[in-house]
Amino acid sequence: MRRYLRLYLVAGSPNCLIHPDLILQEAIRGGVTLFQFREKGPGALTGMPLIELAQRLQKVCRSQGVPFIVNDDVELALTVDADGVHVGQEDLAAHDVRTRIGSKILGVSAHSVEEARLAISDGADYLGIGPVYPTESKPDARAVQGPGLIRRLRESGIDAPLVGIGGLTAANAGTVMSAGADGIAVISAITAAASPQAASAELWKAVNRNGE
Ligand SMILES: Cc1ncc(COP(=O)(O)OP(=O)(O)O)c(N)n1
Ligand SMILES: Cc1ncsc1CCOP(=O)(O)O
Ligand SMILES: [Mg+2]
Repeated sequence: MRRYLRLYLVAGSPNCLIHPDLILQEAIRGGVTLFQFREKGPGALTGMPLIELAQRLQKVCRSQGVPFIVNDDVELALTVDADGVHVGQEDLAAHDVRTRIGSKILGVSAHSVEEARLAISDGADYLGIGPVYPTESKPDARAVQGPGLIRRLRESGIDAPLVGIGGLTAANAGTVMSAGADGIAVISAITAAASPQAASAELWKAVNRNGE
């Protein structure tokens, strides 16, 4: 699981100025190791268009050996046979999601040591920790944590695979990795880039800078 978390793209059609399929293809070419389909925000698809986009993006992931994770929507994940689901503290309880998805990948957002410990006991395969820095991609984001929470989780003995998220770029990715994360999750650093492939390659270098 850790190796998949190294460079984690999170996106849906509202984040994409061009076809999400093209952005995803370019991002994987640049080094993205995990993808989360997060169809949220103005103009988000529903119904058959949502399922069809999910299946198109899943096909791109499968052709490159990149796991395909669905955000929040367990029914959609089961309908398209996704590789996993990511849920937050305001979504379906992690324990119930684990029951529904069996051995698929389960990611859970955590904002404290207590939330992290509970998520792990509920069966989380990895934790999403953030927002690390200010972000414009999630209007309802919790308070900005800085890399300190990641460091505190590691100092508390939590060894679970974890990824930082929120306002991450090639310039600040190193702060998250040196705090003990296994990788970074990004939306706009890739989706808003003129070249998603070049942006992903820059991020890939940044998360591997210490030769980890
Ligand atoms: C990898 C990763 N980490 C955190 C989140 C945030 O999830 P959540 O708190 O449920 O918020 P929404 O993304 O649903 O708005 C994530 N999606 N991915
Ligand atoms: C989904 C999510 N969860 C915490 S911050 C965030 C948004 C991350 O987007 P960006 O990488 O553009 O800051
Ligand atoms: Mg959620």
